[in-house]
Amino acid sequence: MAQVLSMEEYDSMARPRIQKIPSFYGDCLIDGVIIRELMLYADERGYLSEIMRLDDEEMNAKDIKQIIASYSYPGMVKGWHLHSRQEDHLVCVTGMTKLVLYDYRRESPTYQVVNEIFMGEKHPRAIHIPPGIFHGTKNIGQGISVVIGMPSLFYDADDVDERRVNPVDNDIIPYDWDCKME
Ligand SMILES: Cc1cn([C@H]2C[C@H](O)[C@@H](COP(=O)(O)OP(=O)(O)O[C@H]3O[C@@H](C)C(=O)[C@@H](O)[C@H]3O)O2)c(=O)[nH]c1=O
Repeated sequence: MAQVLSMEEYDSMARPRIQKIPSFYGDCLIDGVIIRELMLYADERGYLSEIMRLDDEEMNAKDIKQIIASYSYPGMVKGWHLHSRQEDHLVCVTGMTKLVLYDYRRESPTYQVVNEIFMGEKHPRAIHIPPGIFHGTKNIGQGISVVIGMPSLFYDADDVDERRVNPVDNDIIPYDWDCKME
């Protein structure tokens, strides 16, 4: 008969990671971040999702200035990006993406909190990211992923409101992009 662990041995083991509501990993949702679950309207021709409405006041969508499509190869990490003024709105429309956020605002109640948010075709959602929060994306699918970015500033190559930190080699953000398989 299989040996049943003692409760002391059982309790000494790590507990499973549990997603919070509205399904993300982290101690709490970073202050000011909004996760908008999107509907997929399916029929026999295919499916449709409304990814953003410019009258969405909670997402501050009226300030969106342009729309970009960011394509990533499987396994690729893009990040860490940090904006001082720009708000970002991100929706993964093709494939699946792990979006990781790190609150870098010293005055924030969630300073230094990390959030992992999984989004894409299998879990459509729009994410609002205030400035001051490091963000990066990883394509966790088997094909090209596409993330639609809707920033609140026009892109100005001569004055980009963005700073970057290497996603794997930095002494600022305590995060490992490798897959957590426990
Ligand atoms: C963001 C952006 C980039 N570019 C140019 C600059 C650069 O030569 C090339 C690649 O830019 P990036 O390295 O910034 O692209 P990428 O690394 O895919 O990052 C982008 O991903 C989305 C999801 C975001 O959140 C944005 O912050 C943006 O940085 O495209 C534009 O012409 N317009 C734009 O609006």
